[in-house]
Amino acid sequence: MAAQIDGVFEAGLQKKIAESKVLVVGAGGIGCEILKNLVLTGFQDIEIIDLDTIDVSNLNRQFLFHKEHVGKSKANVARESALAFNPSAKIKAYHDSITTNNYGVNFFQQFSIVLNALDNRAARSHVNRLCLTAEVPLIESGTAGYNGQVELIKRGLTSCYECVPQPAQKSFPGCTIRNTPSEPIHCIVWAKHLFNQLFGESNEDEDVSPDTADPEAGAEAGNAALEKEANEKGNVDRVNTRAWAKQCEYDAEKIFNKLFYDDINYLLTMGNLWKNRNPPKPAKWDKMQEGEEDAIVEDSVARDQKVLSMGQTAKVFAESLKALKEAAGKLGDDDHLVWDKDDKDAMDFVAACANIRAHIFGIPRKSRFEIKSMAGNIIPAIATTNAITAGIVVMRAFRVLQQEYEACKTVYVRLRVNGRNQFIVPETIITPPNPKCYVCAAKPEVVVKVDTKKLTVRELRDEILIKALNMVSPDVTLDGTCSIVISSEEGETDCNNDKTLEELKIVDGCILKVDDFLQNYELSITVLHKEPGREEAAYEIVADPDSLKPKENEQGKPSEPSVDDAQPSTSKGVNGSSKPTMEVEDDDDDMYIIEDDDDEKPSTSSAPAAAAAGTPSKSLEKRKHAPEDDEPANKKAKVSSSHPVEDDDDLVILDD
Ligand SMILES: Nc1ncnc2c1ncn2[C@@H]1O[C@H](COP(=O)(O)OP(=O)(O)OP(=O)(O)O)[C@@H](O)[C@H]1O
Ligand SMILES: [Zn+2]
Repeated sequence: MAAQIDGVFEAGLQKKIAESKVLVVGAGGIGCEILKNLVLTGFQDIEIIDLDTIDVSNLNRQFLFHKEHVGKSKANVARESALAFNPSAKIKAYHDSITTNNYGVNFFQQFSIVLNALDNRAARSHVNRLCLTAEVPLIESGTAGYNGQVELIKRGLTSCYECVPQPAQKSFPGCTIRNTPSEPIHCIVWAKHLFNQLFGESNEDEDVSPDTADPEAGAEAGNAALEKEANEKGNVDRVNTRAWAKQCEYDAEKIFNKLFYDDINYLLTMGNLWKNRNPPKPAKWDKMQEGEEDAIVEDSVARDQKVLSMGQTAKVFAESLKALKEAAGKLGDDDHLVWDKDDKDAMDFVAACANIRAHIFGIPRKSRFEIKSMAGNIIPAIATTNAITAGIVVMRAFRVLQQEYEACKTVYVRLRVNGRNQFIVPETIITPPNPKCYVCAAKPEVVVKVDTKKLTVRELRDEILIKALNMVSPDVTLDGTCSIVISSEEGETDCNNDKTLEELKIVDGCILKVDDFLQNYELSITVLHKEPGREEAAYEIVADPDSLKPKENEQGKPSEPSVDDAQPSTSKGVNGSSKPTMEVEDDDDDMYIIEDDDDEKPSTSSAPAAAAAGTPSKSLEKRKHAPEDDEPANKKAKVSSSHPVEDDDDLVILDD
């Protein structure tokens, strides 16, 4: 092994590598590469954890896995395969989630360094919080297609994974999804919700029926029929969708006509909605069959790429509905299906329903392949990017072991070389911690703007604390009282779940104290009452409460940082000068790195502005939909960086 051959590494490093203990979190695309690099460079004491089993689709890039391993634990197989490279290494594998209470601060404290190779924000945040508390350096990495990113997170020295609040993820207001879709993605989201209503975990926020509480529908929505049928949340109850579907034995014609004819006619009665929009055209099952000669294209690859005719789509709808009914029928009464883009029937169902709805609303229909990408937030994984990124991770680990933290600047792997001929681009400075960070600041706090009359305690826990703020098991008390709003002890506060915040006297200005014992994380939340408009998300999280305070003395302050006092490249003003807000809909998407489009710009290293243009702008956060490379620059969420890149080399040398 490299580290055992004298002269490959300097003596000090060679010893440190051999004596260190490393944790790798995730044994997927990057994790496999990291593990191989670790054993080949002589790391002797390694632990690796992954909750998943090997899927056929992993084999093209997760080279520690082979066909015969499909269905087996990723962590265990990665361990076995890596040991073949270096049988003398000690590798311990855990087939488990890092977010369980088996892996607390004590567990993390055993390691010299932790290397993240994850694919979701919740787990990344969790490891971030534990490494901060355990004071263990963390190397965070991620790739999205040809882009990659590696950064060191070290308490007190660098920004943490959450120092820059996640950019607003694309979330869609319920009334757009339920009443007035205008883009294919609205129909796809609706179809995924429909899958859950019929077969998955039911969630009242995913109602697919017309929303009669839509503020834009105004009084007109209150016509006699609607008033009778809408419950206080504005949902048209009729019978619970799943109960009704079961009653009619998932009859394709009945379900089709209810969703695509009756409900659409219902929407048409809300005349206000259609004053400035093209009204939808209800579709009837029997009309779908008429004049339809094309058979389903049998070859699944060709079928995937094609936009099917409406007749074909209706057939796919009926077939997938039948298959899902059978699959659900095999489960126990309390069990449910889980939507999975790789499940043929689930994907067929969502693609068919999305396209039927798109057709009704005059929205372009999409191929199954396109819908799968959008529904599964898929950015293709590129083995080479993973390999390069994992190489950088381990080179950074060397630096950390030698405590050369200044050399651990964040690094970006890019699709094309920039004006400086760099395709691996380091930042010029270590990004310092954000003193207002809602995780690593001395006293973490956020403001949550929400309709306290509507938001329930369950929604506070599931949507805001768990989904948006990435907690695992929060306890919540109302400050200044002894009242426990949410307890992490099972069942202890269930009686609060369906109460609104207001009912529990949590109103404008109240402060909630949140404690996630598992993460050793305490957060203070100031609640501000606000009634969101039609196009607004149900809640808004303001990560820098100071940004809400009136600015008394703006005069004399520089409005823009000059290049000299430049802030690190962030989307949210680390100095608190901007207003970081977050809206989160879906957390299970890949990391996405926002690039500036400097490739097209000429680079003149003498001009500071041009130098800045050569800097990769970053967002470590993940996005629901990555912009295409050829998407106009102004459509990309752009984040600009204002400190210049190192310009002393053409091809970047990471470690000198
Ligand atoms: N909480 C967690 N605990 C442990 N491992 C996790 C956790 N969350 C995600 N992972 C693992 O992180 C790895 C990320 O790897 P990668 O991004 O290559 O994903 P993948 O599932 O292997 O591939 P793809 O998502 O592209 O199909 C996965 O193997 C996943 O199981
Ligand atoms: Zn932080």
